[in-house]
Amino acid sequence: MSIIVIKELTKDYGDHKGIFNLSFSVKEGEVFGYLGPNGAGKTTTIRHLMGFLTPDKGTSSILGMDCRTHSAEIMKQLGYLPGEIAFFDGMTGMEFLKFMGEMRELKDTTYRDKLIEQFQLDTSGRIRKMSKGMKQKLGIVSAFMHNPRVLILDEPTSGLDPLMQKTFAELILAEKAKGKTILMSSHSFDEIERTCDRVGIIRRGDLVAAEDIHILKEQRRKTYLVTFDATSSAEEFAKLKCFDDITVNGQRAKVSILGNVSSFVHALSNFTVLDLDTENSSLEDIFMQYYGDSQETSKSL
Ligand SMILES: Nc1ncnc2c1ncn2[C@@H]1O[C@H](COP(=O)(O)OP(=O)(O)OP(=O)(O)O)[C@@H](O)[C@H]1O
Repeated sequence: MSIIVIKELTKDYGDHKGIFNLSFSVKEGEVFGYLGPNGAGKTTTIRHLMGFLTPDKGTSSILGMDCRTHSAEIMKQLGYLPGEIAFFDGMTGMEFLKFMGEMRELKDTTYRDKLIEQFQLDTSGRIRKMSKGMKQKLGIVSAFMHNPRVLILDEPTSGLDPLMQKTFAELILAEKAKGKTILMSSHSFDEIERTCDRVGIIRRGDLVAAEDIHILKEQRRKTYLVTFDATSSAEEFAKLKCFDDITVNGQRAKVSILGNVSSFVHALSNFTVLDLDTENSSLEDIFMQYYGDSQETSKSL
């Protein structure tokens, strides 16, 4: 059963800005990563789902209800983390959570308190004095504390340090295990690959892909920077056929592999390796790798 459904959604801001004929859906219990570079249209899509914007064309619905006309009913079952958090600056963190809890008629605060502890959030200070990361943690607690069935999270890890990013990933996996349906946007493939089942890639307002994460991972090219003990070792290694591409520069080799790395790792074990590093593909690399620069590859689900 599809919980979030977007059909031919269009918001044209002019000058090729906005979103164009977007169609995709998120099934019950699925974690959907909504990936795209700055200005791609992620927030615009999410703002339609929240009922904040009227589309030029198309529709969006959550739990079978139209996002524009039924936003009040949808909100009762929704947790939302905005990209830019505008809180009531004069309140303390706890006053804000209590205020939001009252709006949602939250009686049992056990889960709220567990989240506060999990994210090591000090709720006693005034929001205006909080750092970006602290505000983000407050936003996360507020989005999840009432145990909503559906979560929409706009760049949830922005401002979080690596430890808190890990805590956040654990939270998503725990919520997924409870059967929650989650859509979250991000700039970074690496960030969402641990938690998402499926990924939609948006570029210049067009959905260029919506794929199972395992398929994307298998197709993804990985680059390894290997330092051998000698130039001769690097040259000898380059003669093997356990990679797609290699560039040798003295003792160093840049090795590119598509998919399974096991034969590369196996071959490497016969050499003396002084250093091994990985180079992550940028989002743009991933786009180019999968789809080139063609817009004809666009497809919808
Ligand atoms: N109200 C508006 N009027 C005109 N242009 C807008 C408006 N809102 C957004 N845009 C433009 O639409 C495009 C998509 O913006 P959007 O905020 O949806 O991107 P995004 O993918 O969320 O980017 P980011 O990762 O930077 O948050 C951008 O070029 C943006 O400048």
